[in-house]
Order: sequence, then C-alpha cells, then structure tokens
Amino acid sequence: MNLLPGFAYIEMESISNLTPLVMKTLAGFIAGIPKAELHLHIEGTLEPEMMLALGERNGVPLPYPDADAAKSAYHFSDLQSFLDIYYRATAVLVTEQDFYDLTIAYLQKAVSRKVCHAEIFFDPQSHIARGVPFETVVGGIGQALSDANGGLGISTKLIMCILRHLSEEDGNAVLEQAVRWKRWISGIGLDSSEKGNPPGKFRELFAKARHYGFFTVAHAGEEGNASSISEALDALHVIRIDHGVHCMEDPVLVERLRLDRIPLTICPLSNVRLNVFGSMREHNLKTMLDAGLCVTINSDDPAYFGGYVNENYLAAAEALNLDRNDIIRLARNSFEASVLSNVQKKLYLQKLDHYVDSFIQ
Ligand code: HPA
Ligand SMILES: [Zn+2]
Repeated sequence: MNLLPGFAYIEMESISNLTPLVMKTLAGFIAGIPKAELHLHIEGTLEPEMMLALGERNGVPLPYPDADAAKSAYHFSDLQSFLDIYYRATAVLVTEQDFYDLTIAYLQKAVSRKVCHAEIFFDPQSHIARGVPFETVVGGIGQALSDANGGLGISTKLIMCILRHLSEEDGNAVLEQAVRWKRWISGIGLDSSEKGNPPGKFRELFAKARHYGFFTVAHAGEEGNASSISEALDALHVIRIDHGVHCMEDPVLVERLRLDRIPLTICPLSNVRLNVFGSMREHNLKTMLDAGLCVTINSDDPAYFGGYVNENYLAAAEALNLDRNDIIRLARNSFEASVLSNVQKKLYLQKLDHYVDSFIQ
C-alpha cells in the first residue's frame, strides 16, 4: 500500500546516529534500550498534522484551522474530557488506507525508539458507530502490522478493546466479528470511561472471549480505585492490568499482584495529563517498582499526551530519579509482561542484555 505523502519517513534516526556523549546520558541509554510497548491505542497516535491531512483527503471538516490550534485545544481535566476530543478526532479515519497509514506511522516511530515488540489496542465500536465497517478498520491496521513485521522488523499483537460505556450486547456484536479475524486479532481489552462502568459489567463477554481463545486485559484503577483492579482480575480473569496505579491503596492487592507477577502497564505522561497525579513527581511508579511489582512504561495516546514511549521513560526518570538499573528493570518487565512465547521473550531479553553489556564496557 502507498503511504500518505509526508508521513513515511518520520524520525527514523537510529541509536547508531547518536553521538557518544548523548549515548552516555540517561536519555541516550533510554533511547537505545530494546523495549516492548504494551499499552498503546492506535487511534491515540493520530498526530494533529495527520488528522488535518486525512480530514482534507476525506472531506471531513475539523474545528481546528491548523495543527497548532489542535494542540492548544488539548487541555484535559480528566479521562472523560480527553475521550470526548479523542473520539471526535477519529472521524477523519474512513478508509482502509487511513488505518494503514496511521498504523505504519506509529510503527516507524516505535522502531526508531527501539521498540522491538508492540501490543496495540484499537476501538472498532467508535468507528462502526460512524458507519465504517469492521473489515475496513481491521483490514488496514492488520495489513500494516503484517507489512511492518517483515519491513521494519517489529513484532506485534493486536488487541481489540471493548468500549465500557456501551452495553455488553454492543460489545458482544464486535466480539463475534473479531472471531473471524483471529489471524490478526489476538487479545480483547476494555477501555473508555471507567467511572460508572465496572469490569463486572462485561463478565460474560470476557468469558466468551477466553472461550474463543483470545487473551484478555483491561483498563482498571486508572480513575477507579483498587477494587476495580481486583474486580477485573476476579470477574474478567485478565492476564494484565492497564494503568492499575490505584492498586497501592490496597496492601492485600499489592501482595497478590507481586506474588502472581500480574503486569501493570503504566502510562506516566497520560496519568499526569489526565490529572490522575498532580505532577510527575507525585507519580507512584517508583514506589510500585520498589514494591517488586511487574510495572512497565508505555505511551497510551502519545499524540495527545506529549510523548511516545521514550519520552515517557525520560519524564518518569527525571521526576522520580530513576537510575539505569530501574530502566533496565522496566525494559525487562516489558518483555516479561508481553504475550510473546517464552522462546521469543528469551531472544529479546538476550538482545537487552547485550545492549546493557555494551554500555558497561
Ligand atoms: O487511558 C485511557 N483510558 C481509558 N480509555 C482510553 N482510551 C484511550 N485511552 C484511554
Ligand atoms: Zn489506555
């Protein structure tokens, strides 16, 4: 497939282009360390420039005259105020080519940041509601993932998220469609407005998803409290919790997460932009890491929250005084927390060890 002009060659600099001085800094270390990204909404990678270009390509009017105007409208007080803007922007995604271009642009950025493996969310219900067929969405995203595997050398898994503000019946309808696309969709997730939509609302849907052979994950404990995390584990039997930062309120839950090595996909810039924490210095990522939890760093919706995965590592490292050992732990956790096979995990971990060894010499 052809790419949208102007979006094919974004930031493809590699670690080999960094000067020795930059390599020695923590920023340089973060830039080059092999890592996996496990919490990334593909619709949240829609940069304002691409949004405007696609709006023009598809004749979809936008309330922003230019990219700067869009960026300055991105003020969020909480999750809901973000979701309102985020779902509205998806109106420019209409054709299979649009979804392909969006996905390839993210994968190029990921590769340039040394993401070797990405587990990517998408929200089909938000597109179907606008009249875009399921096949158009999955066809474009899936083809890009498949092309990138050979062309860019990044491995991926695709996770279909159920919108929790909609009914279980609505979610069941997309689950039935996903079964026919199992060659590209591996997991089922749960996202959107946490308040008023507890995990238990989707108990049966998640049981069916597991029966169909999908792995399952859920956003929980982002704005909801620790009980929302326990409920996601007990009612939905998810293998991983997205966000989960409110777990620290419940010591029994923390012990369970630690002993069972249940991974948490933390998104530091997202948490600060959505006021889950008042500032990055108040983020509990380091406390969670020190408590022995399997925490990982991810970008969530990078086009809206001010940075991709490395920018998230760096913002957290600077505010929380993370050292190289913390960064290595986080990168190791990212592979451990993935759904890759043990053989694939071992290969990526060897690559990581090789990188770390090359720094020590
Ligand atoms: O951080 C998030 N939380 C819930 N739903 C979402 N959809 C995109 N990003 C998010
Ligand atoms: Zn998310």
